[in-house]
Amino acid sequence: MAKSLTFSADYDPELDAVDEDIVSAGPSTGEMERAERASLRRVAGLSTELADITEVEYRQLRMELVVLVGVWTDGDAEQAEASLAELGRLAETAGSQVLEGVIQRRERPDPATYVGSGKVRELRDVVSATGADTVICDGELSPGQLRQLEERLKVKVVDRTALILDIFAQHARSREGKAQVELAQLQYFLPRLRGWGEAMSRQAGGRAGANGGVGTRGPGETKLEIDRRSVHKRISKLRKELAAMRTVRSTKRDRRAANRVPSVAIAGYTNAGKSSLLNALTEAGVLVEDALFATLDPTTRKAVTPDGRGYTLTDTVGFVRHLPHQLVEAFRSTLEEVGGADLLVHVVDGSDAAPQEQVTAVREVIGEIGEQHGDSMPPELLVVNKIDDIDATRLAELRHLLPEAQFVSARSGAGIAELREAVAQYLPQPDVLVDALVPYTRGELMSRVHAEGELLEQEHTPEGTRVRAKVRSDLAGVLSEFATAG
Ligand SMILES: Nc1nc2c(ncn2[C@@H]2O[C@H](COP(=O)(O)OP(=O)(O)OP(=O)(O)O)[C@@H](O)[C@H]2O)c(=O)[nH]1
Ligand SMILES: [Mg+2]
Repeated sequence: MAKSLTFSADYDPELDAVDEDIVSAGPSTGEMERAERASLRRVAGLSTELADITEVEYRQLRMELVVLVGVWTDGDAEQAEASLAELGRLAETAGSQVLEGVIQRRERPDPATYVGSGKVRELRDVVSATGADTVICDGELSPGQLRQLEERLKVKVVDRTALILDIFAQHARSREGKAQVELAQLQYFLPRLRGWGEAMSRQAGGRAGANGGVGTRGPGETKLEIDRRSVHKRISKLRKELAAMRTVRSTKRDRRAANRVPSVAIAGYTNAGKSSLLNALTEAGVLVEDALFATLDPTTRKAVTPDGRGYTLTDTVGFVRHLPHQLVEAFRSTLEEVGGADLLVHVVDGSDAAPQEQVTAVREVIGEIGEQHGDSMPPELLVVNKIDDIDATRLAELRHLLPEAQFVSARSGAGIAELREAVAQYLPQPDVLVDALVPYTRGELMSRVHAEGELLEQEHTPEGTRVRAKVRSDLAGVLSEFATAG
């Protein structure tokens, strides 16, 4: 204050700048107040929870009438149609009703409007004819493309990334899962953040924008900065929380590793039957649904090999072509389950038209995690599921295409016994022969021998349990204290 008084008589560029700001921000005090009230209300909502922003932009996808549009740049028409069909399934999973799907053949998406400008007009006709309220594009669009398309089509435009984020938001159950999805949504949302004034003028069909001018734009932009800052703050808070949760998760995994309970991770394309397979192998009762991304939180269950050794089996989130990179990043800790496992069971839907493409898409994501993960990834056991749903010719074809795979049906149980054997082959074998007299006070050691080792002989004596078994070296070390001569 003292400073501004002292210098007020002289020229001060800083003060000049302040003056100019005030002038340009408020042509009329009434306008200012109204905009300020609006912006204040919104900030209040923001400070408690960002739900209002994410709700506006993402969560309203549900129960909408949508038209799908894809730009087909390479590959054949069949692949382009399959990709659009998958987009349709994703849209339905998100709760939308698909009215129509259109594809344009183009060298590359139009930088301004995704589809070519001629097509935008056609698309506009399709939208009015069907009465759709949303258009979903089969790709990730730039903020500019989304805005331009929206302006021309006069309906909401959503891209594949936002759609997948929306599904994840609807399905995440655990605290960690929810935090990961929110982080991914905010990262996606940040560069697409628009001013409140602009959003209002959009809603008013351009009328407010036309006469709003400087008065609405100024405060709108201030609001935009506040929004940005809040989003940044929320992002760093989520990052911290997730880092803490990740530590807990890795501690748990370390504990499992210390106990040397072998672990198997089930990964694969969404809807391939991962949860069904987990159920078939363990009778776990995990949610199975004919919907994409039914499982978002990893579920771990105990399983046993045919020769009685225990291991853990973890169901993971499904993969999809063009998994938004924000999600690959955000779901790293979940996907790390895969990196830490002794074996990766990679499930493929054998009834899919092109299972090899699913295999490639999944391996791409796994490769990405592997790079980040640093150390070596576990071996992969490929499993083709749903063989009850294909005919003998197709089965023979697939056996030829994927000779390394196990062929099963989680539904009918075909091939499950063989799969159990195959999994057991990959798990560390108990190979140290021990003879020990375990006191009755150390019952937990006997439980471990039963669970992890291969029991050869057991006899209850007054001093304790005499046991002869094959175990892995870590347990043999613990048992050496009670070793008997032979
Ligand atoms: N015909 C047939 N259908 C199967 C088989 N296994 C699973 N399904 C069906 O496939 C659909 C998806 O099964 P899930 O086990 O939920 O698949 P998932 O891979 O866990 O899916 P997400 O968690 O959504 O990624 C369900 O409708 C199952 O009933 C099978 O062996 N044969
Ligand atoms: Mg599942």
